[in-house]
Amino acid sequence: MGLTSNSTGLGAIDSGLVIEKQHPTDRVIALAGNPNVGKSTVFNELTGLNQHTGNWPGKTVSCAQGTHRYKDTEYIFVDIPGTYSLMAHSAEEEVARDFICFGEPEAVVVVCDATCLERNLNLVLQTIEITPNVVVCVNLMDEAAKKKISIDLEKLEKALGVPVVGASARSGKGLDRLMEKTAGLASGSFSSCPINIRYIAAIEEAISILQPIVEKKAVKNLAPRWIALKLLDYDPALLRSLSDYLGFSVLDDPEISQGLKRALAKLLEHGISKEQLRDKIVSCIVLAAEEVCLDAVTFHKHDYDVRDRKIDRLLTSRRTGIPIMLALLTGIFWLTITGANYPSQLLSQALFWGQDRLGEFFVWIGAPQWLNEMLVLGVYRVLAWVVSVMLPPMAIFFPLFTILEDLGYLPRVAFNLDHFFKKASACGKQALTMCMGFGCNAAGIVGCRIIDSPRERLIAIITNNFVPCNGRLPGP
Ligand SMILES: Nc1nc2c(ncn2[C@@H]2O[C@H](COP(=O)(O)OP(=O)(O)OP(=O)(O)O)[C@@H](O)[C@H]2O)c(=O)[nH]1
Ligand SMILES: [Mg+2]
Repeated sequence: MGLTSNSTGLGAIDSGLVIEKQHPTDRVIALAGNPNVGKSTVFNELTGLNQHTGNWPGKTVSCAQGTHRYKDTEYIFVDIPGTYSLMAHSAEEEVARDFICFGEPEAVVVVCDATCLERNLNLVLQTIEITPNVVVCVNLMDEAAKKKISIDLEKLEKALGVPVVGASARSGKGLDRLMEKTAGLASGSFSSCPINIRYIAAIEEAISILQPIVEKKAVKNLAPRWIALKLLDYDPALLRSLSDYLGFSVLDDPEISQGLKRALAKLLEHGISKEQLRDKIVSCIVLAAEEVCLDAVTFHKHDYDVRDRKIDRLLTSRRTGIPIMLALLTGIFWLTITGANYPSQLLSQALFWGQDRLGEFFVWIGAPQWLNEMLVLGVYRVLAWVVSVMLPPMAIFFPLFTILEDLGYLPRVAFNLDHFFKKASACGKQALTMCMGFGCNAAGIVGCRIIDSPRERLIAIITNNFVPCNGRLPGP
């Protein structure tokens, strides 16, 4: 949860995503996927950049781009925020969806978690509906092997109709093959033939009314079937983006709006109201993902996640979750405060010894009194104080916090505290940023970007100021 150049300074400003190709042959590749599946890890491995990675969902909150050269062609990879579906609910999901739909990437790599492929396939199937240029990267194959889950990548590829590559991004395994498939698809040297999700008869009938009308319009690279489905689904934000992209207001087009009326009437004839439609669409996608996985994924150990579930219950149940959380956090604070005292003392002794020597040096060279006071008693002394007071607690707190992050404990803290934070009209994720605030207020405030709702984010930004950062903790 550290600060990166993208999450601070000018990089923190979301000014829309502009991909600048240096050369017309450059190819833009979007890296999509559910949260916490290793998108940024793949991105970092391929581009050599340093996007923040960690074991909790929602780290990447704005798009980052980097390049990878493969066979004389430059590939611009865009690391987009994790999203469970393209039916956007949060700002991050909207960013991800808009880039996949309207960013015109030459290919979309959908990174999936091999240990819960079925859930991840929902996004794959939704992406396939928009563009056939999809490569599925089944990441965390090492974790799947540990859990005795085997995935038949060939069967998966056949079932989905798009290239599928297995990978363990953290060790760089499978990324060469991922590049090979992505490059092939992006350059058009081979094309895919993705499966068509079959919806229930009523929805299919409604789509068949709208699709021919949409096909007649200039819809650029978008699949008319997908546009027809989205018109039926009526997501105002998406339709706004769609209209902007196409250059005409889709709902104001007389032919489309008439067709839409007829299609919605057809749905009503079958007893499907506008409100029920989305549930029906989602259940068809879930069913399709289930069918694909039934054939391709084998669980050799059916109780593969029993231990994880037990630990999870222990860490999040009412009776044990909160006491364990309090004990862990108190332990960390105790270690930080007490442990920092000794190095703090040593540092301040060393630095103030340096101050005396520096003062003597100024006297020896005959520097005027005001210069001595300004540089030695002013600049050096303040720096020495800040370093000796702040550095040791930070050097203890942040590594401990990172261990909790990598163990996947931080989302559990947010879950445990969500109920209490909700009572104060705030959000449980704020707990994580507050904890960071104990290390450094600036980090605690910048970290508020992970909070979806603007109101809750503002509450977190204002109230995190009152967290006593380690500079304000009792010194040695
Ligand atoms: N064991 C294992 N861990 C991995 C692998 N790839 C990524 N990880 C770990 O998975 C965690 C999540 O990785 P990220 O790259 O941050 O995931 P992300 O998809 O960018 O996450 P968000 O930005 O939050 O959506 C990190 O702790 C990674 O070290 C892998 O192949 N094997
Ligand atoms: Mg990320």
